[in-house]
Amino acid sequence: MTNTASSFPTAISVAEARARIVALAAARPLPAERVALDAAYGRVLAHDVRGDDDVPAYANSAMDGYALRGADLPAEGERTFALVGARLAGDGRPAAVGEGECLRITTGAPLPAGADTVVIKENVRLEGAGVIVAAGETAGANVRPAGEDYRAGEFAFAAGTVLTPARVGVLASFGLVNVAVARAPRAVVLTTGDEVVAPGMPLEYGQVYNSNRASLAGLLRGAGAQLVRHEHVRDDPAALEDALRRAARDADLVVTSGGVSAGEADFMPALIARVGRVDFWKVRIRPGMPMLVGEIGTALVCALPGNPVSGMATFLTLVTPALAALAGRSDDVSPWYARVAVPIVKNHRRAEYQRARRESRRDGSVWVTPFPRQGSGVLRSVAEADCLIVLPEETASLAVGDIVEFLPLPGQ
Ligand SMILES: Nc1nc2c(c(=O)[nH]1)N[C@H]1C(S)=C(S)[C@@H](COP(=O)(O)OP(=O)(O)OC[C@H]3O[C@@H](n4cnc5c(N)ncnc54)[C@H](O)[C@@H]3O)O[C@H]1N2
Ligand code: MOO
Repeated sequence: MTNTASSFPTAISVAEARARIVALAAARPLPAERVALDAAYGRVLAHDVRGDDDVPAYANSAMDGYALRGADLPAEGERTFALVGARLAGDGRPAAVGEGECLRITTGAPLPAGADTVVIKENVRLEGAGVIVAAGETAGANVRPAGEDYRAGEFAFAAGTVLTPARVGVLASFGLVNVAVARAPRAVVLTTGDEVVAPGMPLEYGQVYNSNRASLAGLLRGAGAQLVRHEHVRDDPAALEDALRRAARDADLVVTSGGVSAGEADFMPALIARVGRVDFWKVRIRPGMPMLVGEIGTALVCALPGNPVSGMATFLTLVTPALAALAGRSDDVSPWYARVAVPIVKNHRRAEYQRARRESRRDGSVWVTPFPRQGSGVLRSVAEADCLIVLPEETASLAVGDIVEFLPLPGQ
């Protein structure tokens, strides 16, 4: 459906909204910057990464024991090897073993020339300068070949990969001290509403504490964005317009909360249309139907509904993919599925994201139970949930055991 008066689509499907917001984000890719590895966790690789050299760079022992030639191991009975030296990890001086010889070695030390096998120290008997090995050992055992982890020049990670602790560890194992990542998306949050007051202030009758500021800050951080600033703006068109213009100058993404619906003080749609461009307004989603997406200058603007649950649900379903696209992040978007543990009835034609808890049973099946109170002001429903179950537009009811898609909540 298109709003002819202002020529932007309205009441669009979640899939269309996601495609539109991702396209807007992907059209404004963030520049790369180099960061030290310690600052790289959670960041998004700007380039493909390959290691220059083998990791490990040399064949080494996987255990504390004796390095020898596998061909010398006894097929039956015992054999005594002549101990020709010792090598600790870090000792790179030349060393070799010949036929019938062995060298004491610790975990991580380079294998001496000639050796291809390590017998662990628990499995040998020492007699004078002799090391006695019984039959039953395996040639080639307990050795980590050069390049076992990564071969020289081997592809490691693609641009768009999120750097987890293990991936940062791999970069360090390549000897890198810094890495090129996408600049973290800069976000400004504007909460609105004359009834909304900051925690710490006295609460008058008719007022509510600002919970959206806290929830949105956490969601932004969890999605890899940097919160540049938060402002609370009163329901005054001039103040809102000024705040929107300033936010758009300082941010890649402006997230607003409230004032986007049909009330007399819901100024956001007209203001965004005036200072920028509205890409769409209203999505066939519950909660969060009045969400609006647009652009002001170079910034992407997501105007979220003020209801705390609606703001969080639209953030998770639509803003999170936009942040991923801004950073060029290649997320694994394969859906998760579970069975519903209780019957569900849906009496509207929007897609619904119900707050739920999941439980995995011994038979390997996963079950989800929606929170009993799904009101868009019941923040507790998100606080106590660990996933959102996705009820598509066309779904009217589900019986116990029916399969639904679900979205795990981040940071659990
Ligand atoms: N006649 C209609 N009324 C409403 C419609 C509609 O289509 N026609 N849509 C409803 C839906 S759905 C939603 S969702 C809300 C969204 O309204 P707004 O985005 O304009 O949000 P506000 O009216 O400003 O606030 C809604 C609600 O949330 C509380 N709020 C706002 N900001 C905060 C904050 N920072 N922290 C905590 N709570 C906040 C606010 O006090 C209101 O209770 O509109 C429906 N109405
Ligand atoms: O869509 Mo509103 O978010 O139902 O409360």
